[in-house]
Amino acid sequence: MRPELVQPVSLARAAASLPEGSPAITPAPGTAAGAWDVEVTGISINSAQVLPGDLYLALPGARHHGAGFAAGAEAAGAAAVLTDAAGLDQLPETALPVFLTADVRRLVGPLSAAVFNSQPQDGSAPLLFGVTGTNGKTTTTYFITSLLKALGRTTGLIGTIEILAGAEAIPSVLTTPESPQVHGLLALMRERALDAAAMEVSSHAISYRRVDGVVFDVAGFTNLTQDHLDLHGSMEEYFAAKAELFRADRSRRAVVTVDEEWGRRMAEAAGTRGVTLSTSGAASDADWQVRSVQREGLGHSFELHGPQGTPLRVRTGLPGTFNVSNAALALAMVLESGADPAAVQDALDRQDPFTVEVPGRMQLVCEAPAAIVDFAHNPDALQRTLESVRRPEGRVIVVFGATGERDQTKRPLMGEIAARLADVVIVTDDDPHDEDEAAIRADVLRGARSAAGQDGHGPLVLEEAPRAAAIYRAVELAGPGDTILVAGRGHEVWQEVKGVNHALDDRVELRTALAKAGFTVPTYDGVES
Ligand SMILES: CC(=O)N[C@H]1[C@@H](OP(=O)(O)OP(=O)(O)OC[C@H]2O[C@@H](n3ccc(=O)[nH]c3=O)[C@H](O)[C@@H]2O)O[C@H](CO)[C@@H](O)[C@@H]1O[C@H](C)C(=O)N[C@@H](C)C(=O)N[C@H](CCC(=O)O)C(=O)O
Ligand SMILES: Nc1ncnc2c1ncn2[C@@H]1O[C@H](COP(=O)(O)OP(=O)(O)OP(=O)(O)O)[C@@H](O)[C@H]1O
Repeated sequence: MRPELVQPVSLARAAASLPEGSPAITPAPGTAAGAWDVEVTGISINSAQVLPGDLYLALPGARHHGAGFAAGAEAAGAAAVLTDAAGLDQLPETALPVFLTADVRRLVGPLSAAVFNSQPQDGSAPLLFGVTGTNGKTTTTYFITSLLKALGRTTGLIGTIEILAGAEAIPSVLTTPESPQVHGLLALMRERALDAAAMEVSSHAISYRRVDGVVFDVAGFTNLTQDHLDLHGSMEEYFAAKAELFRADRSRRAVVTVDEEWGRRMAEAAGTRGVTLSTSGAASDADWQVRSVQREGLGHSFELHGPQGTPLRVRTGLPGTFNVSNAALALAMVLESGADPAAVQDALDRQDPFTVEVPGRMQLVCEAPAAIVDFAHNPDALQRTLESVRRPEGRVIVVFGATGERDQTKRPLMGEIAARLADVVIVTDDDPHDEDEAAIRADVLRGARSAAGQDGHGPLVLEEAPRAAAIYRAVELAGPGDTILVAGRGHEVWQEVKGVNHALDDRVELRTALAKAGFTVPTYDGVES
């Protein structure tokens, strides 16, 4: 998505606005100095997404060098190319002006900010909230926008499920889009005069510099647990990537959840003005404290104590105590942005902003049996979700798998957690990508069977594929007092197997299986089928 009012900018002007210390840009041999006057109206790092007038930034990648796609960019109407020395070697003959720099990726964000004029300092940019952490980013951003709407503000959203620029919804491909899209969206939201926007910031985004040149008014940290070690190599590196968001030049204020050690370290590492949030009573010196948590229906009620004086009384409608943490973080971030506590309390009382449905996050598909679709796809999320769905009576049946070509070390861990916390474990497929499905299942089953065998009378551990069959199997085994948790894919509607996308929506499969088995299933509109 791009801003609608395109203002051409000369490359010379865009280059002059780069922050101090940025790598220099020079015309490539054969490009005349007069080419600095070329006017660009957009930025693209992907030849397939180039629009006429774009500056095409040809980046080195893990598989290709973008310079190899410059002919496509030229055919699509690119105005100029910026690449590095390695790119110049691969660049096909071109009539476009070509510029060189030592590190193209470092310039994507700042050039996008300059060309799209995404966050001018004249007060017209929406207030920007950024949320990072292993789990809870999507839910917290939904909670932030829901609360802001209850306060009468217009909002935008950038995240895993969808992108909202006001009323318009755009399907999302990445959790955090590429830098030109991020800046383009922020500019569009500014043009539409939105009051505020909430954005998920993945660690991939920080490592790949997708949020360079973005300034967050309030950045929030949820938690850090094992995931993405395929990219970061170690938890220390993963932590270091997340910590970048809390640099003073990126975020004006921070709210850091300090329930665990990584959070406490994050609060210490944060270079920006920060406050801390304790949601579990673990840190009694935190600035914001969650107290008096009570189960209320499917959700919870709690109090948020903080520097504002009178504690806020809060309700969450989504199951899971972790949603208390997400709601508390959303609240503290909105209050730290300057919202009036009395108006916030009034919005909480009148509108119940934390009962908003977050697609595929603890989404209740049926009440008897309790059938829930959730996005837990790493060990911590699976553990917390399984702990949350346990009731005094009834068995817990869990269906899940693991993604191919991603962090393999988490597979047996997830198997082990499921075997410890569920009564029936059905191991199936997630997105295998190019990996062998049976081998992925075997990694998960190894963990599940070793934990199940430990005390001799562990859970029933089953292997069932494809995924729809596993969901049917769970329903077959369930009684009305049981709980079925289908974890790992949440809102996703495609399963990628060896480069081919197959339609698959866990919520639809689960509803269909339950209805066929004779259970009463409300449809999405609340009508019973
Ligand atoms: C692992 C990873 O993140 N890879 C990112 C990386 O890709 P790469 O180095 O392999 O790039 P490449 O394919 O070699 O291509 C090199 C360059 O040529 C360009 N190109 C390539 C092909 C073409 O036809 N035309 C073209 O211009 C590419 O845009 C790229 O700039 O650099 C590319 C842009 O420069 C990113 O688009 C790409 O993200 C891909 C799309 C991706 O799937 N990333 C996922 C893992 C991701 O970022 N996920 C996180 C959330 C994770 C989570 O929490 O679960 C997210 O924020 O979504
Ligand atoms: N605060 C939390 N702590 C631990 N687990 C959580 C928390 N919030 C949500 N979860 C679990 O993690 C899953 C993903 O939640 P959510 O989508 O909000 O996080 P995310 O950080 O956006 O994840 P992703 O980047 O993978 O989309 C949920 O479905 C739930 O199982």
